Amino acid sequence: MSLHRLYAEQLRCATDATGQVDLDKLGELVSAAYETRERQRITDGRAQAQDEAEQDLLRTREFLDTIIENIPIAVFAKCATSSRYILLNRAGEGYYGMPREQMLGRTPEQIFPADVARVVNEQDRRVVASGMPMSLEEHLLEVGIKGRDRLVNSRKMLITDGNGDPQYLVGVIEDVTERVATRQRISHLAQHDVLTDLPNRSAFNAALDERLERAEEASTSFAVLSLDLDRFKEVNDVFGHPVGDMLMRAAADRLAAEAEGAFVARIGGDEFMILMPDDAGREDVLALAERLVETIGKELEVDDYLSHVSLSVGIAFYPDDGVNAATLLANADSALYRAKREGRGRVRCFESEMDQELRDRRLLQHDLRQALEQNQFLVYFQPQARVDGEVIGFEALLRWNHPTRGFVPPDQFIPLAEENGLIVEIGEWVLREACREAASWPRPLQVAVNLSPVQFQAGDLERSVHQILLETGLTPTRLEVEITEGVLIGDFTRALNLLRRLKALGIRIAMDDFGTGYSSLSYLQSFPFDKIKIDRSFISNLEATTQSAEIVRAVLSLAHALKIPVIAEGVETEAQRAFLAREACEEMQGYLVGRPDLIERYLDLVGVAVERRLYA
Ligand SMILES: Nc1nc2c(ncn2[C@@H]2O[C@@H]3COP(=O)(O)O[C@H]4[C@@H](O)[C@H](n5cnc6c(=O)[nH]c(N)nc65)O[C@@H]4COP(=O)(O)O[C@H]3[C@H]2O)c(=O)[nH]1
Repeated sequence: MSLHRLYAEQLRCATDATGQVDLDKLGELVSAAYETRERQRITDGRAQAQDEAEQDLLRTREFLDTIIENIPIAVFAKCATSSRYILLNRAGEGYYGMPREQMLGRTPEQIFPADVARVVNEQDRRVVASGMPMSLEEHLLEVGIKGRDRLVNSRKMLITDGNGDPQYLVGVIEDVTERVATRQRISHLAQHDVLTDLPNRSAFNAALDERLERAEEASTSFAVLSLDLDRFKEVNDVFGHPVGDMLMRAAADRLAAEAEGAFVARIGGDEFMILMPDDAGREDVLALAERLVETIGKELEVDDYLSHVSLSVGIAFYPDDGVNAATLLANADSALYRAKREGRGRVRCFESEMDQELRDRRLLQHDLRQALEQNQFLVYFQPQARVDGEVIGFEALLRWNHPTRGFVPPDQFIPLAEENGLIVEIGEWVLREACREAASWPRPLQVAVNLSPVQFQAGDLERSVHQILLETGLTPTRLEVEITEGVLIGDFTRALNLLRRLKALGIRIAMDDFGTGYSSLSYLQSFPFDKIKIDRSFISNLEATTQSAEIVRAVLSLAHALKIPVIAEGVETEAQRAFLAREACEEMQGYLVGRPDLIERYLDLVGVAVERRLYA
């Protein structure tokens, strides 16, 4: 009703028959109208609030429904008394492998096979009776997608009403199959070598510790085998890493198959360890080691390549050769070192004298460190000549004159200096001495210096060679460096680049010990060598075997075809020289021309008048 109509009505009611307006009554009527209006306003407000609350509730329910529907964990609810399913979300349909219409309103017996229903009911009964939630971790889903084994974490709990009476059973099921698989994969990787899938060093150490503990308690004995694939690095280098990897896998498979029952681990590059079972006797261990050497010695066909590697084995026994892990491992390694030194492809058991040998080696290493500071090194020079006898240069050869040991052969101390890296400093010293000496000769003869593979890997060889040439004033073309294939094994590209840069300085590069290596031929292809040095083993056998003569002939004809001059090493007899001359070998070096000696012995050859040098 509009305001003025309401007021007209109130006025009419407050007016008596005489037309007199009762103002009090009119006031009451107006107040009453206001009160009514106010009440109406309050009632309207309440209804609106209720409306809004209902809307909110609806929105919240929709929100929760959406969340429950889309959550990637199966959620279900059932009536606590009848066990009938009353809710199942989308993930639940996936887990049970059936649409919710087939489950809602039904009991487990009506849905699942009898044995499964029995388990489910029993679980429900326990949760309802105890009122406690039930959690199961990483168990196989009792029901679910056929043919798929899924691991799940599940939890069921009871919801009661205001009086504490059971109302609903709510459950969640989370598929953890992938998570468990990932965890298992990570733990497998931490314990296994990626390439061969054999247990790794850390797994081996753990197994050894455990074995030691057991053996100590039960007073049993066992053996530890240390194995090394001989020449694997060369194969890797020549055929490339993919073939090397395949070869390593094939070798690991053979080892694991042959040593079945033992703990076989790959602990590094080409090293393996084997932990023998407790009951294996000494003879059994040795027999197995021999079988391992034999099986690895058989040719391996990898990706159409026939590869040949051999295996060396060192053995240490608990408790005779050590009662703790460190000693056992060190002694198995000493035995392996001996096996390798004796010619590879061998088996050696630890003997106490090896311990002594190891101590001697350490002592020699110690002395070697002082040798440079205490001026114990000397450079000897050995003449190199054309086959007609004309001397064209000298090879510088290092000598170590120890105050009490006397002259230590280079074959003994150079490998040690290579092992501890001292060869970088020593090699630089030899180079400086040789260049200084050669620069002082009146005749411009060449000087050849051996460079160790270690000098190529460590230090700045190019810079130090360059600096020594500047310092000594030797013309680079008079310097020849002799390298063995060891220089090219390992980081082939780096070594090759370094050789190219040295050659660019004007230095000549000779390939030493040709024919003894694994792949001398393939290296000839990769770098333009200035000279090939035929190993002295072929020369010394020239008269003894026809094979050596054939090999020398073959090397010479190959080198000639490639237009690379050849120097024969270790020429001791006139017959050897005559053979080389007939075969058109260009140069020779050996006792026939002259032994390695102090340069004073060869002053006439280098063009220094002996008197001048002696009395100047
Ligand atoms: N039986 C016999 N032997 C002969 C004859 N002519 C020379 N020899 C020996 O053959 C070796 C030649 O040196 P290499 O092949 O470079 O082999 C060298 C070389 O690999 C290494 N070496 C020597 N000096 C150095 C050096 O300064 N640096 C590096 N990295 N290695 C060196 O030690 C090895 C052995 O050196 P040496 O004992 O001086 O042994 C020398 C030399 O004395 C001969 O007619 N008959």
